[in-house]
Amino acid sequence: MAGLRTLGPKAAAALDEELMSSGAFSIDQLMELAGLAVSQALYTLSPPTKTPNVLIACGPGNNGGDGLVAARHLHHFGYRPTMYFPKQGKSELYQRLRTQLEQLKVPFTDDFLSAMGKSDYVVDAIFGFSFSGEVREPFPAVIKALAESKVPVLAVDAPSSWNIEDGPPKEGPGVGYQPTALISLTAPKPLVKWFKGRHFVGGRFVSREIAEKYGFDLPPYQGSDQVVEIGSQGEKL
Ligand SMILES: NC(=O)C1=CN([C@@H]2O[C@H](COP(=O)(O)OP(=O)(O)OC[C@H]3O[C@@H](n4cnc5c(N)ncnc54)[C@H](O)[C@@H]3O)[C@@H](O)[C@H]2O)[C@@H](O)CC1
Ligand SMILES: [K+]
Repeated sequence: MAGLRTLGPKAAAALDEELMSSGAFSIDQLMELAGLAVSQALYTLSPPTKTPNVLIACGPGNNGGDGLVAARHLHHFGYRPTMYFPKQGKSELYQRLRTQLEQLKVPFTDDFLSAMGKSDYVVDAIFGFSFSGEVREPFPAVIKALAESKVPVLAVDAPSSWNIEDGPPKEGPGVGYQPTALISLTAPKPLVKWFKGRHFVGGRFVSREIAEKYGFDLPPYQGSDQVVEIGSQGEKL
């Protein structure tokens, strides 16, 4: 199969806006499906019998929200998630997602490095397609730990600190960061050209008409699956 076409950061933001205006979706709905896809990708990579302890690093935006949703599903799938969520965004949605996890007794930690040492898998839900510039506090040390990690990492939509168009950073804490796996949401972003690990696409909520309008491809989802594995660089099935 020819490579899936990619979706740049401006188009991805415009698509989100369209889905939530004329598309009549709420952000909660999109985030729920995105987070469910993240949890299914992790289950495909490694089930809870093999890697029960999952550390989920969440940033302040919707990428972090996907991580919060994924954590809830992972709990129900039989994993033991731990949350690192040091900078909660203002939207009350993040508080609701956090409360749902607290009610499931999912622990939140401020000490990413210690938690990483006790984890079998890490989910990087720090930054997605709205990341730009240099990584600001408190995330540089976390990104550096991800870059040096011996624990496998699943990145959500983008390896955090990578430029969405131009890929891996040439300086800063993310130098050398190459996660084990990536799940692109809705469509791969241009940075997948530099990604070498296992690559999934998820976020099964877009019509063929919308995909055509924005110039990307719907991946060949099978049955009721929320994710498709497409191999590295969006090149092959
Ligand atoms: N249509 C889709 O595919 C959907 C995408 N969703 C997710 O939403 C993400 C995009 O969410 P957002 O637009 O909220 O943005 P992000 O979550 O990508 O990041 C924005 C946040 O990171 C902060 N930030 C940006 N650059 C930074 C830097 N250099 N240092 C420190 N902090 C920085 C911003 O202040 C902001 O709080 C996607 O990547 C995807 O994960 C889903 O939640 C919903 C549906
Ligand atoms: K990410």
